[in-house]
This record gives sequence, structure tokens and C-alpha cells, in this order.
Amino acid sequence: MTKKILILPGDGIGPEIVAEAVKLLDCLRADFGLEIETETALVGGAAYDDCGSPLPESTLDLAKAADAVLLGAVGGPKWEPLEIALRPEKGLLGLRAGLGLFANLRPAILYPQLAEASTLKPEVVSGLDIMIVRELTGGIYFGQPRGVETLASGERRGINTLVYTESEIERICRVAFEAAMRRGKRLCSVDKANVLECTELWREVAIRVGRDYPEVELSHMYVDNAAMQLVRAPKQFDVMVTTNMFGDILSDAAAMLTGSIGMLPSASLNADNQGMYEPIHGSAPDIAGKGVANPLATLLSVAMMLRYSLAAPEHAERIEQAVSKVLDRGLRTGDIASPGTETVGTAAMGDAVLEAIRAAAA
Ligand SMILES: NC(=O)C1=CN([C@@H]2O[C@H](COP(=O)(O)OP(=O)(O)OC[C@H]3O[C@@H](n4cnc5c(N)ncnc54)[C@H](O)[C@@H]3O)[C@@H](O)[C@H]2O)C=CC1
Ligand SMILES: CC(C)CC(=O)C(=O)O
Ligand SMILES: [Mg+2]
Repeated sequence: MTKKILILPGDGIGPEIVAEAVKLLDCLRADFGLEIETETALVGGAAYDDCGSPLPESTLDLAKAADAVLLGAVGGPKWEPLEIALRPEKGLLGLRAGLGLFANLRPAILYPQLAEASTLKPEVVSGLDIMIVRELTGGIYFGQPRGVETLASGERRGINTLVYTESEIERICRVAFEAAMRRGKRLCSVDKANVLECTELWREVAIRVGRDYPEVELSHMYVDNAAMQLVRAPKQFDVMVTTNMFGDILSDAAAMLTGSIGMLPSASLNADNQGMYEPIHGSAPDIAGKGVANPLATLLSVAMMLRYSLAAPEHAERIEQAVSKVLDRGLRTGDIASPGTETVGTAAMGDAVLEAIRAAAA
């Protein structure tokens, strides 16, 4: 049956990297029989400028009706501060919440060809393959009360609240334990249970859920130590599970172990395995419009979409192998190039992936 994909280019480099993903989907449809239909809509700053809302109802409705959503990135200096494009009731967070996408899977895998681009020594990262499972619709990004209020003294006070219910913790832990069962059977739950009651509860629930997965070795780590361990000896980790904000931060750090944030895809899933797929990076205003952004995280997000939401793992493999091929050929966007070496732009990298897919099938 034909699957519906909603494409949300967003802001900044979003449209540039998503254009490469659209070329890829068109190629899989035309040349490899992938049965999909796509539709494009506005989100983020682009939507705000168009109709005054960063998440128009029509976009949310289309997203709900789609089998999968592909997002570029949203936001940028034009819409700051407390970005309109990212607000919890609207924008990107509203979209994640509106679709119930509580489970964010962020695989940090080092392509061996990029060992030199990693911030760590090749021997420390060789074979790196971590799955970060981040809770995505709760925690401090969504908790109430929030805001900035003025006290009687006239001084202002900013408030955000870290809040998780047991059921929210339980469902994300189950996703993480299931992932660990499919992988190396090791799960590290990252919290700050020494000072935050909310994450003390997180740890307690993780232990309770773990009783259903006796084959998985469960460990716990405070987030400050986890950040340090990630850049000291990252291969100690198989699956990590953590809160919305801790996962946001740790996955950006993990990205650099693989060479660049431009390499990390993600899948955000709800209870029905409907998913939104996006690179983990943002709209990169500093390089937007220059045609130099790395599109590989977005193309690898398409691969995740094919695997998790479209039941087409053979196409996902085509993409992953093609990415490996172009890296073998030495093609590098600026973010993954060694200093002084030649680089290619966004479109040339996207074209090379398509070429590699077609060549593999010839
Ligand atoms: N999912 C989303 O839509 C996200 C949106 N944002 C928003 O994006 C805007 C910029 O945020 P930043 O903190 O600067 O984070 P960012 O991830 O956009 O950029 C951080 C650094 O990484 C580089 N970078 C990011 N993606 C790249 C790519 N594909 N290729 C090469 N280099 C890349 C950028 O040039 C920049 O130097 C803000 O408005 C922020 O709120 C940030 C994170 C996620
Ligand atoms: C709205 C932010 C939480 C976006 C972000 O940084 C992310 O999801 O990685
Ligand atoms: Mg982030």
C-alpha cells in the first residue's frame, strides 16, 4: 500500500538538506519501486512568517494523517528569544507532543572512514555504535509552571519545571530495554538522582522495568559523569536512556565522536510506531543559504524512516551502504573534512549518494 510522507523543510539549512532527501525518495520511488506519496508543508519560522503560527493546524493535521514525517530543522535568530519556532504549545515541541512522539532514538555510529574527523583518537572511537534513547515529550522542556514572572520586589524570576510521571518514565524505559535486547543487552540509565527527586523516581522506575528484562545489564550514571565518560571512553555504552534535556545535550556531544553533528539521524516514535525523522542538528543559521551543510544526517534519517515506519529495511540498507560508499570515495562536506582537503557542497554530496545507490543496483 502506498505510504504517505509529510515533508517539513523548516528553516535555515532545513530546506537545503531536505531537498537532498526528496531527491533520494524520488529516486527510490522511480527506480526501486518504493510506494510512497509525498506532501510538503510549512513549520517553524517559515510557517510563522506565512500565517502567524509556527505550527499551523493544517500542518499538524497532515502530520497526523501521514505514515511518517521528515523534518529538516526549525528556528533561527529571526524568531528568538524563547523561540517561536520551538515553543511547547506550538512549533517543533508542539508537533512532537501533538503526534505523541515520546521516544527519540539517536544512534551515534562512527563510519570508519571518518575516524580522523572524530574529536577523539581513532583507537578510542573505532567501532563506536551507541543508541541514545531520549524521552521527547516530557521533562523540563514541557513542565509546568514555566515562564518569567515579576516578583513584588520588581525583580524577575524565571521558572521551568522538571516533571515526569511514572508512566512516562516506564514507557521510555521499555523502548530502551527493547532496543538493548536487539543490540548488546547493556543499558545505562542517565539521571541526576543525587539531587533531583524527579530523576530519583526515574532511577526507581528504570530498575522496576528492568525486572522484565533480566537479560539486559542495567547500570545507572549521573549525567555529569555520563558526559565525561562519553568523551573519555564512549565504547563502554551500548544503549543509553535519559530525560528530554539530558538526551538533547548528550546526543550533541556524542555526535562529535562520529565526526560531526551533520552525521547523526534520529527517529521520534509514538506508541503506534508512527514516526517523525530528523537530523539531530538545528537550522545552522551560520551556514544557511551557502549550500555547504552536510545532508548525510538527513539522508540517514530517511533510512531510519524506511526501517521504522515504512517497513522497507532493504531501502534503508541501500542508503546506509551508499553513504559508506561516498565516504570511501573521499567525498567530504566541510564539517567532516580534514583541514586543507577538498570539500563538496550539500547538493554534490546528495547526488553522490544517489549515484552510489544506482551504481550498487546496476
Ligand atoms: N530540531 C530542530 O529543529 C532544532 C533546532 N534548533 C534551532 O536551530 C538554531 C541554531 O541552533 P544552534 O544551537 O546553532 O545548533 P545547530 O545544530 O543548528 O548548529 C550548531 C553548529 O553545528 C553546525 N551544523 C549543524 N548542522 C550541520 C550540518 N548539517 N552540516 C554542517 N554543519 C552543521 C552549525 O553550522 C553550527 O556551527 C536555533 O534557532 C535552535 O533553536 C536547534 C536544535 C534542533
Ligand atoms: C527544541 C529543541 C529541544 C530542539 C533540539 O535541540 C533537539 O531536539 O535536539
Ligand atoms: Mg538538540
